[in-house]
Amino acid sequence: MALVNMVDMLNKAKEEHYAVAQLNINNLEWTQAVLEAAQAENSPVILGVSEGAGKYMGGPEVVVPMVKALIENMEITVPVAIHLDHGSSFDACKRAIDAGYTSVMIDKSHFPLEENIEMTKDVVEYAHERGVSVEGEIGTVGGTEDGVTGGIKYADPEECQRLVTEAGVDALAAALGSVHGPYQGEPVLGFDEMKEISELTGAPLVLHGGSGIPLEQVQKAIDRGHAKINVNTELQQVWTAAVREKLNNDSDVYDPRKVIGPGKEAIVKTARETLRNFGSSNKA
Ligand SMILES: O=C(O)C[C@@H](O)[C@H](O)C(=O)COP(=O)(O)O
Ligand SMILES: [Zn+2]
Repeated sequence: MALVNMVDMLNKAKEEHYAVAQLNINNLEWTQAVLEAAQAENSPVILGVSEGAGKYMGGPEVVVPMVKALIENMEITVPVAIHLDHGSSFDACKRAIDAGYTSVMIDKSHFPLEENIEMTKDVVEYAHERGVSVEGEIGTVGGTEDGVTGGIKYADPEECQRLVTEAGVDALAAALGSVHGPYQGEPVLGFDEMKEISELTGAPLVLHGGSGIPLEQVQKAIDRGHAKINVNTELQQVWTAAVREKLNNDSDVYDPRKVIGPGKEAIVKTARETLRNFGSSNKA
């Protein structure tokens, strides 16, 4: 199947009360693993690419043909979107869109609202003319994203409504207590605010910091309007644990394919569990 944007995926998910997983990719094998998991679960999937990960893979101009060729050679038939995660500028979004990403996030959440709306609107205009979907953000997700660390700031419902109506985003990341990276103790999420923001804006909500949230809380977040949940850390953790175990247990191994092979298998297993937990299996 050809690449798609997030609009139909997220609207269907919201209507049918499940979430599409954004699983972040870091290299070729990671991408193969995520695509294999989505196909095996017959689930739509969003390949999240941060600016840092995109640069690591050689730039958006490398990422897009790699994904397209894998979709063809692996005979992937489920809907797949390539999404720029936490795009920091119009230029970064434009470069991703021009290279063929089907979706972008413009993250100007740390700017005053008026500036966030203006800058997000510019990206929406450019993206929508090209059939690309856009995610915006209000509030601050705690922890570290692409190397930058900050504290939690809850999204204000009125600000969320203004970003959706005035900038015209297709999906809204409203920060409500989630954290990038591992949680210290149980997550404390603003479930009442989620419901309020979902009803006020009508937009599919996006939950950043999806790693380590207990299943019961994931389901409550989906019930309260989340149609997309981002997961990165959990996949990195299982990949690293599997590769470390391989190296610890096999001192003779030197073929890189054998060194990192168990990492790929671990991603497939965890990604499949994640898709099942989010309720998107058999929703392709
Ligand atoms: O860490 C990144 O570069 C991507 C994340 O910001 C992603 O958007 C996300 O929210 C995943 O959170 P995590 O599962 O806590 O890593
Ligand atoms: Zn994020």
